[in-house]
Amino acid sequence: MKPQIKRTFSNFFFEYETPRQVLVRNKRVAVVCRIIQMGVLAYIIGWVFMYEKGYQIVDIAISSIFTKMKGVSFTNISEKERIWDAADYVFPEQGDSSFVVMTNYIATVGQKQDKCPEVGKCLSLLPSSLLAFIRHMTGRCINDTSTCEIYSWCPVEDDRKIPDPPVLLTAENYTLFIKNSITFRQFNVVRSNLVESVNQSYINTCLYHPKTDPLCPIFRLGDIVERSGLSFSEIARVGGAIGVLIDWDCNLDLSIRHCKPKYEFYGLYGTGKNEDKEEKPSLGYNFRYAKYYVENEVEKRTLMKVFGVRIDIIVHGRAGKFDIIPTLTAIGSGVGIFGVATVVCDMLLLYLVSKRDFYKNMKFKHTEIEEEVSVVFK
Ligand SMILES: Nc1ncnc2c1ncn2[C@@H]1O[C@H](COP(=O)(O)OP(=O)(O)OP(=O)(O)O)[C@@H](O)[C@H]1O
Repeated sequence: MKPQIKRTFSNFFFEYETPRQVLVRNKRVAVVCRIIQMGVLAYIIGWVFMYEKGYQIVDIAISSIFTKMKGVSFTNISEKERIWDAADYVFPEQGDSSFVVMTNYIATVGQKQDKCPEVGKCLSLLPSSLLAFIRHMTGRCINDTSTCEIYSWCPVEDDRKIPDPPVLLTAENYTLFIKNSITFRQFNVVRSNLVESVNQSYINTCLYHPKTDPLCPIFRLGDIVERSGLSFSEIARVGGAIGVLIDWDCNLDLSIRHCKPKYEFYGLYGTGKNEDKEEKPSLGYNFRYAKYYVENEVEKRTLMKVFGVRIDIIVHGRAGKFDIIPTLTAIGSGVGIFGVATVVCDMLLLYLVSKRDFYKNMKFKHTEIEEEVSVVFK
């Protein structure tokens, strides 16, 4: 091996370089540097580690929800008394995470397929292309009602006046039971909203309250609507939608008992307590359904236009647990941010303080350009 190459190899393996540091005794620059360093340290410890828990890996929950409504209402319409229970007023009845509780309705009883006058606005004023899809006209006009005759389920529903107060205003006192189970696959953890303190006797007597009973899974319908910021009497009359959020934010470095749900309520669609209801183009929420039967060999139906509270239950589940990889990544990025203090203080030292030329001379070691050039061309 040539001596030149040998020397290069031995320099590479047996010599260690370290940057030369300059110790500057300048109070202003030192104070600025320490303040920045303390700010960065506070950010790393306070925000990255304590608040954001940058030392944890995170998993998102998979969840399942089951709901059950309870409560009865009594109505007496045109001398006809009737009791309504959950099987009558919940749609669909399976206990889904999204369902409607009927609070008001317009019933059109004994409809059969026939010819009869249309109700309300004369639809023949609509463009004929649209009309064909809405009503099947017979071509006759009925003078008594000043409307066209149509082939339809007769008598035609008259929904021009929505019952006020709502027929099932007592729906306010219905109770909703929510059962929610979540799993964090990555950590092999399964949790239910019926946590350790929620036992059978507690469920039988409790009612959710954010302060006194935050873990009770039984909610009063009126409370849900009021907590979402909507007005129950108005939402019961024309219908509306409420979002119930079950929020799980679990720190699995602590005991699993601390992994508890938090319930939040949001008015998604409906009229607020102080809102002007006349300004909205499509008020509330409603849908139609029919109950069919046969009478004297004629198929008949009762058509219901249902107004109700639609409840959508949404689950947000997040769990974090210590892991070495995110911890090292957070520390590494923190150390990198420390470099900001050096950059700022160097700029202060070399460009802003009065003795900047002196510090520049101390910091940089100059070489003579002529000398370098002559060495290179020798
Ligand atoms: N909407 C509700 N309001 C108040 N309590 C409820 C409600 N739904 C269920 N519960 C009560 O919660 C407990 C658990 O309900 P779950 O449906 O699991 O059991 P269940 O015995 O089938 O209920 P049910 O009383 O309907 O027969 C029962 O004691 C039940 O009475």
